[in-house]
Amino acid sequence: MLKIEGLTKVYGDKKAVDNLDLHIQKGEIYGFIGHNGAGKTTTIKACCGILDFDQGNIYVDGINIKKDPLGCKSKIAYIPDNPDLYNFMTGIQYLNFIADIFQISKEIRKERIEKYAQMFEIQKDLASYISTYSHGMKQKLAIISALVHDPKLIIMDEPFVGLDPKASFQLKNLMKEMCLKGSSIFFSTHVLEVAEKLCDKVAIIKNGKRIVSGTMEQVKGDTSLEEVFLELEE
Ligand SMILES: Nc1ncnc2c1ncn2[C@@H]1O[C@H](COP(=O)(O)OP(=O)(O)OP(=O)(O)O)[C@@H](O)[C@H]1O
Repeated sequence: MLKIEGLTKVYGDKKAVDNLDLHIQKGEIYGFIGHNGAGKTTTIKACCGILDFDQGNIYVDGINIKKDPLGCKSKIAYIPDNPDLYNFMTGIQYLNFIADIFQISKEIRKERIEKYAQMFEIQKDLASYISTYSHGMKQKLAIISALVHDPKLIIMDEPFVGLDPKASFQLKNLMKEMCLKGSSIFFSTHVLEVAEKLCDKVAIIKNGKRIVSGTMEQVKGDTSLEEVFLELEE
């Protein structure tokens, strides 16, 4: 579903991502772990077609992101680490705007918006302007906007930051549900306990290079993901 081959991104004289290979299969929850500045956001933005890169190839469901960025974007939902949404819109206007872009029918969008707004307890806030939302409320709205078009691939940058415990719990369940239905999820996190419980596979990057990847069992063995991560960091 997502194939990253030899991805390299350079900022000035800094190699933020260095010859990175990753392969996320259909139905997998894939965790992306690394220290601050390791290159996670850079990789994620390149996969979503919002950041150009210097070398390598990225394929979404077999489509090359440089050759057909719109084709790739039609299959992706991206939830950034900082939900910078349109403050001049109300929540419901924003969701309808996203549903329009992805050409979701009125009936289907209504059903999905009601379901997820209820789940994340922001039904009443949808009539308010996004400028009045807290960080967590914006994060919830970004998640609902991602789910409204039933994407094949969800890419999330630190999705649990700012969510209250109930919303985190709902999101974890939704992630499992989406993957059971055949979608794939690629997400970065610093919350290693969550990654350990949730992910089928995990990759750890350090200074832009993949240092380990595989199934959660392969990577952590008999120890915890936290122990493996801290050992590799040293
Ligand atoms: N626009 C930019 N211009 C110059 N350097 C950048 C830019 N964006 C990122 N970098 C550098 O690239 C490297 C990777 O940054 P990136 O944001 O991908 O890391 P990250 O793993 O997402 O970090 P964090 O966990 O702190 O979010 C860092 O050294 C960062 O300083």
